[in-house]
Amino acid sequence: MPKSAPSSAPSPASTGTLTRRGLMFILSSPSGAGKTTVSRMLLEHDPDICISVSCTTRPPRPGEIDGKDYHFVSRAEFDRMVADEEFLEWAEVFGNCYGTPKAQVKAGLKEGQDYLFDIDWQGTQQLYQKLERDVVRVFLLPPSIDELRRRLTGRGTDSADVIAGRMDRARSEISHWDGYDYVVVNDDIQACFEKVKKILEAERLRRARQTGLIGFVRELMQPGG
Ligand SMILES: Nc1nc2c(ncn2[C@@H]2O[C@H](COP(=O)(O)OP(=O)(O)O)[C@@H](O)[C@H]2O)c(=O)[nH]1
Ligand SMILES: Nc1ncnc2c1ncn2[C@@H]1O[C@H](COP(=O)(O)OP(=O)(O)O)[C@@H](O)[C@H]1O
Repeated sequence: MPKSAPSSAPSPASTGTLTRRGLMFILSSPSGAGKTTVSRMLLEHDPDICISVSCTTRPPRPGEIDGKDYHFVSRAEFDRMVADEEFLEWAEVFGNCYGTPKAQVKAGLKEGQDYLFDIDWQGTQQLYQKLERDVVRVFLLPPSIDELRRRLTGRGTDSADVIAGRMDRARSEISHWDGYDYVVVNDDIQACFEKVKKILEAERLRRARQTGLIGFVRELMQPGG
């Protein structure tokens, strides 16, 4: 029988103490493989993670909301933010600029807030170089190149030219899969989501993140407690 905690030791959950720093959960994939879909499912089902809303110079797609899907900014405003070092990372993708605003994420992590990032491999590398211990990198693969093309076409948000560009780029994006900690094939969306959710749950329990538990564990180990 495992020893139960001494009744005098308050559990971290019961005291509401912060048990760990927040983590940075990165989802990347070639365009059309499903990272926006999986991100939305995670945000819907997990109240403890929120999305880092990126800035972009790309125009909004139908249905996208400024401030929710992206902060849509002009190129001049983006350049100013780069010059003023307001981004944690930024990159050019498909001829548009994308960047992760710094302020909110840095403050939130300290308070134990987990963040989800839908960013590309360039941004992932930059975040890993800066904040390695907080970062979890997940890469989604499509089940096949044909299915990727079907999804991009079926989404109905891009012209044939743009789709052709995204397909061209998909191969080079896939080549960066070895820069990630986890790789999940998005065949069945529900199965893919369950796997991603399990990765997040396991990463939250990493001992190295749970620095706030040190006091609690010491108390549990006290002789005669
Ligand atoms: N580095 C970086 N990449 C981003 C950021 N926001 C979005 N992206 C990536 O930019 C690429 C294009 O995004 P988008 O235009 O929304 O099209 P999508 O590929 O269909 O999701 C995707 O690979 C996104 O993950 C960001 O803040 N930084
Ligand atoms: N497992 C899946 N099976 C079938 N269609 C999918 C699956 N995952 C995503 N899709 C669809 O494929 C299209 C592209 O997905 P999306 O999440 O926008 O990709 P990304 O954000 O990686 O560009 C969307 O129309 C989405 O509904």
